[in-house]
Amino acid sequence: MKLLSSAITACRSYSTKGTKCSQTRFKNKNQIRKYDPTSPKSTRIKWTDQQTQILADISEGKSVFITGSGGTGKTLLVEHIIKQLKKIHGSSKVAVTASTGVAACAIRGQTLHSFAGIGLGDADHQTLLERVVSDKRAHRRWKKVKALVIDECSMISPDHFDSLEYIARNVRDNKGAKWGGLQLIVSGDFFQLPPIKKKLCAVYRKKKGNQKHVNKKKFAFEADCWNSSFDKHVELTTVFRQSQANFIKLLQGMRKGESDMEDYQLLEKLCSGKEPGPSVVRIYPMKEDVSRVNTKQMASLGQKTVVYHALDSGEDHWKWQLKQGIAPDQLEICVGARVMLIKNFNPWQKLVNGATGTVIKFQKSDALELPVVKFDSGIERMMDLETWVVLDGEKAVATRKQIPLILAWALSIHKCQGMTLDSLYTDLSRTFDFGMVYVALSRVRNLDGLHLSGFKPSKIKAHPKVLQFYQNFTGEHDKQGEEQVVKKSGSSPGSLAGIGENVVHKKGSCLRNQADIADKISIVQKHEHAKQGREKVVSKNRSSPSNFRGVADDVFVTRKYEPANEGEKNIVSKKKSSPSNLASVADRSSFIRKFEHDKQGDKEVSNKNRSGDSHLRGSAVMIAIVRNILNALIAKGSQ
Ligand SMILES: Nc1ncnc2c1ncn2[C@@H]1O[C@H](COP(=O)(O)OP(=O)(O)OP(=O)(O)O)[C@@H](O)[C@H]1O
Repeated sequence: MKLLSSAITACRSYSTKGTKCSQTRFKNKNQIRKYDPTSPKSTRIKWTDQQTQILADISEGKSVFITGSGGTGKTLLVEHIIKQLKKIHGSSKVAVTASTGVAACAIRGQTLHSFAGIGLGDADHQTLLERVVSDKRAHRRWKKVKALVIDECSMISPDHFDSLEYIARNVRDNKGAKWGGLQLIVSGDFFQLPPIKKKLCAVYRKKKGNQKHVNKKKFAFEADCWNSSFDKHVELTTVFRQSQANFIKLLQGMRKGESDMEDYQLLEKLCSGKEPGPSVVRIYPMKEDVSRVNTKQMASLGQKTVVYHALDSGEDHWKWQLKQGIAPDQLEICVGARVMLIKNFNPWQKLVNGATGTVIKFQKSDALELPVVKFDSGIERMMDLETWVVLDGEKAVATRKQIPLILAWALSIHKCQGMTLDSLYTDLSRTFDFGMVYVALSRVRNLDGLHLSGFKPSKIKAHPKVLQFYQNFTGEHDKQGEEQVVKKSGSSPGSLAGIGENVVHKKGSCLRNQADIADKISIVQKHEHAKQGREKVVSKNRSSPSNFRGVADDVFVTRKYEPANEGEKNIVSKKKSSPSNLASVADRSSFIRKFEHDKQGDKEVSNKNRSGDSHLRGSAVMIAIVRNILNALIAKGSQ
């Protein structure tokens, strides 16, 4: 029913629609290269054996769950898988989705909710099925789709996952089969951010003696249909984002809540006590903090600001989905503002989603005044309007035009999940949910880029259910061609980790010991270039899907020249649209949107989870304390 997608890309996906899947490519008359669906377009990306195997499995029609720690190439691989699936099934039969708008943007897809056509999904399976059946478009979509891709699955609730399977099974012709015979590709890391909508989690209560036990299902892997949904479960183990052995070890330990003394010492070292300069991105768990810091920094510059209002078009009932993406309703910037790119332009120049820089001037272009950004890589570039599109199947039903930047003095943890950043600062004492510290810290490539404060061992925590899930993981781990991180001595022995873990599980379910963890960690050289698939992104794309050409011409920006010290707002509207568009332009100019940086979910995050899971959190704190004491004793003993 309602589909969100990032956009420029829509133009690309439209053009690929017409591209025939040729089996050979001719370099010259004598040279014929076989088309290999598993080969990455970029010569700089070399798939690991494990990634290659996944691509081969997918071309055989298998349903695969792909997991792995941050930076192991899940998203990059998923992007390639999507291309492959589109060649196999035809692009209109591949649904590309993610749990959040921001994650969906990264793979040029739509949110899972919008694809599914189940509204908020806050009802039982049967009601949701009826909702889909009564919505012609959603119904058609479910019947037509042959492959469903879901990225960032850690934020999907088990109930939601089960509902979708129920819908697929009942709507599609292949009723007997799981997911109605759909090929399912699900990717994500459950050690990262958990689902944020509590009400979507199934709560089961059962009496045990006089005590009421609440058994909350929280993660998608707890869905009834989870195991039977996949032919293969694979855990990617080659870390690409980072290359420093001690940093990878630190992150792997954090991810599993198994940090040792060595890691704690390293973290303490990173807490320099000094806040770094404003060029370092601040990461906060709460969106209120993000907007407070960004607003304060803007004000401190005392510069004339320019405001770009998003220009939305399409039917109203589709437009709300534009707000779920990453492009802001309103972008207010000035010379000196720290900004982040939210589109991919040129990976080789590091002009990719997440690249940070500073606005150095505004420049006139076709009667528009556009910001020129000096990126931290040294590249200067004038930023033009870009387009984000909501798709209904293959049809563009709403578009947003906006300058592809957001303010970047501060970002929310939720917004940066999936990003790669050069440097960041975060106050660890403010994190409150499982996976938050890990997600924040795993964004950077090098330890040099990490600036911390407020470190407490208790903040490093992994959800026991997730630990259990990965402990029992029956899928495949890549062992081939990987350099192994050599475990450094001096940390707590594996048996101690075992003690801590038993505290959590109270049933002797020992987790992998430290040495074992270290063995799992593999390193490959640093790869600075960004996600493949985005390499093809053209630097500018003013064109739009044909059915939106009229809209695309209707380039319109409202600027508010606002002298910093005066309250005076001199709103100037500029456009280069045809006169017939004037009425709609007028409508849009009066459509002042709230300056809001974060995606929908962030708000809920702020309200939730302080009380929920407190029993688990309490255990995690206890474990951290026990570990600390034991580690301290060991350290003392070894002196
Ligand atoms: N086979 C590969 N060869 C070279 N580089 C790779 C390969 N796979 C991934 N990368 C690079 O590794 C980096 C991280 O990849 P990606 O963002 O896909 O990881 P991820 O597992 O999705 O991370 P996260 O869970 O944090 O979102 C990217 O810069 C990507 O280009």
